Amino acid sequence: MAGRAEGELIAGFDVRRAFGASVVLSGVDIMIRRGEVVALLGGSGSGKSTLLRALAGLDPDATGTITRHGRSAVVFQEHRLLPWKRVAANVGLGLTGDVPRRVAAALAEVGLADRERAWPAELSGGQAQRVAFARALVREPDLLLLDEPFGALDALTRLRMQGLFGRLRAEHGFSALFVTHDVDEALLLSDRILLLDGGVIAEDIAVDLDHPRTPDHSGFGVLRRRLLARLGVPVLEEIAP
Ligand SMILES: Nc1ncnc2c1ncn2[C@@H]1O[C@H](COP(=O)(O)OP(=O)(O)OP(=O)(O)O)[C@@H](O)[C@H]1O
Repeated sequence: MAGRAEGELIAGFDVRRAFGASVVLSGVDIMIRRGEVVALLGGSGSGKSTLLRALAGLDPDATGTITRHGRSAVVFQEHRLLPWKRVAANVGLGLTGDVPRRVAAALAEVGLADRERAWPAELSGGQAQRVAFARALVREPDLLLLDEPFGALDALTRLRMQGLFGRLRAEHGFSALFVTHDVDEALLLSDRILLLDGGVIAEDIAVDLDHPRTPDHSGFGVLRRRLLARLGVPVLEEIAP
């Protein structure tokens, strides 16, 4: 398969999944190298969430092989915080060692140092998702698995969270596989875009654009048009009167 040849392999997946007679993933082969951020893009129902659940080890009925080196952590579209625990307790759940210090450091990193004692219900959607990121980061994962992590947020909060993701990535150097159906988000954040279609990885595209990226970045539009065409979405210039 295509992709970066160099770098330590952090995860390798070869996954199949069917629901009854309906085959959703028919042998999806993915390799992720240390420090690499990979976006998994695909139309609605193409199997993105099914694949991520399988990779996270949350789907006992998925078949195939999964090889992971080091720790992984998952961030979902919904924050999945326990409503009966305060923010700090949610972040520190199951941790050992110097838990208060680690929790405080993780919350500071996502800009919520002052909300340790808040209840999840007292947070905005964006803040709750920041806590979900802190809960993942505090485990110092080698691989972050993200299922549309910004999908439930309003457009402005989403932009801020994308910026935060870029900063955290630069600081921590984690590898990540994130599911999105937003072509621009995939182009802004990833090193490589995998396009899931028909139960297989139909495209594996390197995003060789400098950071920080913006949609008017040279090369961005070319890749954007290619991906939208591949997803069967007409680009705006083509549908404008
Ligand atoms: N538990 C299940 N039982 C039966 N079919 C399922 C189940 N989970 C998912 N599917 C089917 O598998 C296919 C892929 O679903 P999945 O949620 O992975 O798609 P997706 O690409 O994440 O879609 P979206 O972008 O809309 O969230 C869909 O046809 C869906 O109906």
